[in-house]
Amino acid sequence: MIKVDHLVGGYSKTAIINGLDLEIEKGEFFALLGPNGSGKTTLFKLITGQLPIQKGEILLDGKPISSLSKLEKAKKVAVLSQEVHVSFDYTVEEIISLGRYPHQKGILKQLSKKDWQVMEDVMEITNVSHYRKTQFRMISGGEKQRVLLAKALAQEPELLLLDEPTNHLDIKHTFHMLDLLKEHQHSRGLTIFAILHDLNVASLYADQVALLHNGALLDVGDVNTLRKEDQLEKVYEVEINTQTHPTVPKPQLLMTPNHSLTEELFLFKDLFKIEQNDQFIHVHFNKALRTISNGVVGEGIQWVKHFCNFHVEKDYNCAEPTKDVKIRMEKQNIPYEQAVGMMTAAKLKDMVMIQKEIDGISILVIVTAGVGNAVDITNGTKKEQTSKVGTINTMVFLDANFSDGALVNGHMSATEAKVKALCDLQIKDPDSNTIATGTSTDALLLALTQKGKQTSYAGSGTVVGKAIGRTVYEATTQAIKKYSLQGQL
Ligand SMILES: Nc1ncnc2c1ncn2[C@@H]1O[C@H](COP(=O)(O)OP(=O)(O)OP(=O)(O)O)[C@@H](O)[C@H]1O
Repeated sequence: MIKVDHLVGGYSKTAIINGLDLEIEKGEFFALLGPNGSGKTTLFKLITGQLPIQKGEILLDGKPISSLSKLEKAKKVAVLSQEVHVSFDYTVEEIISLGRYPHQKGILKQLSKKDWQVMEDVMEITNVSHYRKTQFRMISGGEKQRVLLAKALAQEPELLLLDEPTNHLDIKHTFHMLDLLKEHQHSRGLTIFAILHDLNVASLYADQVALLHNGALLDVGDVNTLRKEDQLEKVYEVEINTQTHPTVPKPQLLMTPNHSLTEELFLFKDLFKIEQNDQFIHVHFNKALRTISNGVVGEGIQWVKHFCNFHVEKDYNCAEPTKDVKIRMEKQNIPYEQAVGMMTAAKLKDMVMIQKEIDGISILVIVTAGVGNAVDITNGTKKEQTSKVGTINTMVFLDANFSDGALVNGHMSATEAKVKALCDLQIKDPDSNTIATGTSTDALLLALTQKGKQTSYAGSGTVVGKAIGRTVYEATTQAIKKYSLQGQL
């Protein structure tokens, strides 16, 4: 649809864009990204014709854009730019009607039935109908933005050029506007070229992104281009981490502020308090720990301060465990949004806690064990059984700094140690009479202070992996023995 060929242009004799090549396919959502002053608006103005091309050319459907008449261009291209000059006396409806101008016929240029229909439609979808008779100057910045989008859509363009279209919009209207554009892209084959500042929004909506730096395109590609952290850090001069959106397969970027890079000094043993009674174990840290867990509350990778294990009766109905644990936390004034919560039918007085220093690493492990519901995971005959409570709950706290990969490694190391303990104690799956590998409802959390140098591995081949393995093995063994001593095995 658009081809930019060796484009040179800028202000007077200064070329801001210097020999830029770019191609945008029909029906594509193309996002132009780049830091302040990189030349995004300059490139935009060269495409819209607001700035003269010094060298090279811009082709629209194969024809030089500069050779098209104003009317020919207006039938194909609509522009939503930052600089809006609107006469103050126009109403919203009048502004939108200007979008129909390229389609009006005759000298009198009156609005036809079709023009009114299109205007009604765009007012409806941009949600501006209710202030159609209001003067444009009387509405808010975000509302103005929506009215200008309505005007652009009223033009029924093939190509929409947008300079920071979501600038004045709140989150709801940002997503509403971009969803609307996406819908037009899909249903009408609209081609979209948008300057966007928010990299995360660009990732969610664009098909192609281009990174402009000092007037040159550093990279063009699909949104996975945003996974190149080094490139983004170089361009934006901010520490950036790429994560994946939890439900959409797109990258999302997290920026690290400078102030959080200074490390606090503290001793691991002074960081936490433990409350234990028949009803719950509550480990309360005074700083949040980077935690991986499968707790019924706080699952996944989180930063949390509260780690809880609640006692439930053997005949506990497991229909709504998350809700139940949250209620229990609320009763104890534990903020569930900063907590991991587990539950067990095992007696909490039989909890085993081991705190040690192994090869310079401080580790705290807390285990509660009940193995009446032991399962050999390799036994294929047993039916699915996730609703019984007979559980080994393991909490591992470490004064170390793990990458996300090391968190997964550490989780594996702790699991391997638990399985070894079950094996050495000859705990069997009653169904198959083979060695059990766990129970059907085991929970495990691994929580890190993130102090010191980051480590990327915590498997059985590492010092820290072995520290996890040995301590979890010892604690699990003791906890199962306590459980067995009560004749509960
Ligand atoms: N009217 C102008 N006359 C001369 N130089 C200009 C003019 N407008 C912008 N520039 C210069 O052109 C360069 C690129 O500016 P441009 O506005 O294209 O950047 P941008 O990427 O859109 O930045 P921002 O994200 O801040 O909007 C800057 O160095 C700027 O100082």
